[in-house]
Amino acid sequence: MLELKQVRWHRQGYGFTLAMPNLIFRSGITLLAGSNGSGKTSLLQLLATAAFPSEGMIRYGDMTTDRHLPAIRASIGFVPTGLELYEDMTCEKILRYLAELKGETSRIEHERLLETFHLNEFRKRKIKSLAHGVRQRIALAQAWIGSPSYIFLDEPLNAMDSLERLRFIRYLSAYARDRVVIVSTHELNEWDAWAGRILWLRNGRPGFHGTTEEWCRSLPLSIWEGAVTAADYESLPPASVLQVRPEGATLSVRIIAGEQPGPLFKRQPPTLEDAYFIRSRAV
Ligand SMILES: Nc1ncnc2c1ncn2[C@@H]1O[C@H](COP(=O)(O)OP(=O)(O)OP(=O)(O)O)[C@@H](O)[C@H]1O
Repeated sequence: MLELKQVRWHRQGYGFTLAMPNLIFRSGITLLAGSNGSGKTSLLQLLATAAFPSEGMIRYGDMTTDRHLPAIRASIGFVPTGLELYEDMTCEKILRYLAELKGETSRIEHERLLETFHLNEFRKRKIKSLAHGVRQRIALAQAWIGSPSYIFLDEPLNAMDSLERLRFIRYLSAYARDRVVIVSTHELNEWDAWAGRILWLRNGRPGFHGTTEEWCRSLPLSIWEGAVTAADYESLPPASVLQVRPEGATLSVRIIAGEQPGPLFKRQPPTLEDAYFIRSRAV
């Protein structure tokens, strides 16, 4: 269990304050959602102990940073965005080196990571010769050294192809059964089947924290789908349209509206992203 108690972090120079009331994260995947600059990366930095709050405290099970920092750090796996890897090392060497830095001296650890993250075929390749998606998998693999209890990932699927994204999400979902995993993402729907909870940040404060089911419930507006002519489409408020695709002579549209926009429109269950648009009133 991970617990935040009245955490505040004033970021000097940018006039930004992250302000978290009491929050508890249990095992499973929690998605961290929010617009650019809402504080997702700032929160992950605090959780990963890369920075410390100005006020309040974070508790990792029975441990707190003032008394147990090395043990807490040993139990954390963190993947920030834009993690730089030593370009001249091979894939195998960097994982062995980082494993040794973390006190994992057995050869088994990095072999396990190469296997788990499908990196075996790249083991002798230098980092600088690898595609961005493969480098990202190495960045992910290093976070799993020592099988940490707390995993914090900042937009982890960046640059990965569709197959690897799905493989990784499945792996993460199984791993999160008895570990706390927090993932920042702008692609909520991709995680729908796998994440249990969402924390939505607005201007450095939680706008919502609860299950994915609760996130999609009690929304002030609804999602509607229906077919319209090209002329009718022009009359729809552009900001309410989420999707449009040709369907024979008409256009099939998915829109946000308070009331049924026309007799041919049917109400649809909102996806995680629909709920995000509705809640943030970005439309
Ligand atoms: N190095 C820094 N020093 C001081 N303040 C910073 C720094 N980096 C970011 N900030 C401030 O913190 C705010 C929150 O940024 P943060 O990167 O945490 O948001 P985010 O939700 O992760 O955004 P994005 O979706 O664009 O990654 C920014 O608007 C900025 O004002």
